[in-house]
Amino acid sequence: MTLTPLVYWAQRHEEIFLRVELTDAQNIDVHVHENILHFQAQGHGAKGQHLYDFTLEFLLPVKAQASEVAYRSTQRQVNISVKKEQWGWWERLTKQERKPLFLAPDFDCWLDESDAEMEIKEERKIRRKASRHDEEGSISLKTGFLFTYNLVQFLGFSWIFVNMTIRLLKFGQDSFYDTFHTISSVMFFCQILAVVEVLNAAFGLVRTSVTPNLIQLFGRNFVLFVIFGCLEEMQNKPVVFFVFYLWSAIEIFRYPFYMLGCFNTEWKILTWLRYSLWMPLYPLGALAEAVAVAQSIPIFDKTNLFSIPLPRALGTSLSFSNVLRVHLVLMFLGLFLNFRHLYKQRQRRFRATKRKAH
Ligand SMILES: CCCCCCCCCCCCC[C@@H](O)CC(=O)SCCNC(=O)CCNC(=O)[C@H](O)C(C)(C)COP(=O)(O)OP(=O)(O)OC[C@H]1O[C@@H](n2cnc3c(N)ncnc32)[C@H](O)[C@@H]1OP(=O)(O)O
Repeated sequence: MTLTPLVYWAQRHEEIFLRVELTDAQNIDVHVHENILHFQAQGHGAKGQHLYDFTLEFLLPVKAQASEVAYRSTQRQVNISVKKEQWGWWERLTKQERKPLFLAPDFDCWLDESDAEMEIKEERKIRRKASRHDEEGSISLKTGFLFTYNLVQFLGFSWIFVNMTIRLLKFGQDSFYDTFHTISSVMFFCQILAVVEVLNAAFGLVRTSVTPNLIQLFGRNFVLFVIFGCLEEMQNKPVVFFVFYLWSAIEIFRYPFYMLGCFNTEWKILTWLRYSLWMPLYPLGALAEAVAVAQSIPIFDKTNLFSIPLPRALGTSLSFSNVLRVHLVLMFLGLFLNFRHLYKQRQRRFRATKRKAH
């Protein structure tokens, strides 16, 4: 003979909880079939040690898969949870209107509908707070990273600019000839670090596109590493001074502008300088770079550095100066693309400032 255990129940919007009063329950079988829950277990209940069982036909559909019907046996009871098919509040547990005698509300776990809603709201609030916390964490990490990057670049380019200015005031034109030897190590450092700018754009850390940053990085580093870095004959030329001075002249304004931007702050004069100085400096810088490339062509021809050996039928070798001629053409294309990009950035920036002012 099987007996029926005492069963206590409670609900939430998405699930039903049942607590079966059986101590040391064993051989537990719980499953749902056609919306009816079947329970059977050996255990110690109100009528002593026996086989106990019960069935419950739910008021509304529940999820019947084993993964949706969970139970856990403790020394004192068996706890069952069943997922509702649809989110909502049931007016009672069973299909039959009359409550079975063995069933009672579980007041330890009981919530009425409004309490449950409050509980959900609280949970959502906690979850929102946690995700805001995570977001804030990643924002502050990003801000810290960008600020540090911009600070390092600002310090590097400021050192270059101030150093070159002092040397210019002190030695006049003579300072043109040893710019490379006094400045290049810091310039190498800053320009290698500038790879980060392309990565920032590629990973969406800043609101800009990759192409202008890539053009800028490639254009400068080609001149710095290939033309100046590889040809000793180029290192004493005054053009190095002009290239380095023009590059650093914009960066000492651009990086502090970004540093303030990291904290949503701006100084109007700095914003204006960042978005205006490029208009004379960019073409002048591109011109200085083009002069450096042009000056290096005869040197590459003479030294055959980086020339590519060809099969005898085609000639002796392909001089690197041909690559430089192509680069000169690309420079004008790059200059045009970046000039247009900077012009658009300027328009966008000043349009936004005007809108803020109204
Ligand atoms: C691919 C192969 C192509 C081959 C090409 C061959 C060669 C081409 C050569 C072309 C000639 C080059 C000449 C040049 O080298 C000469 C000189 O540089 S002379 C000196 C004058 N130069 C300049 O003025 C240019 C300076 N450089 C720049 O402005 C940038 O490098 C540039 C990519 C050109 C533009 O920058 P960006 O697209 O980032 O524009 P914004 O500054 O307006 O920034 C947009 C938003 O992103 C935020 N941002 C950007 N960077 C940072 C950062 N590091 N930290 C924090 N925030 C950042 C910025 O605040 C903006 O946000 P918001 O709109 O919210 O304000």
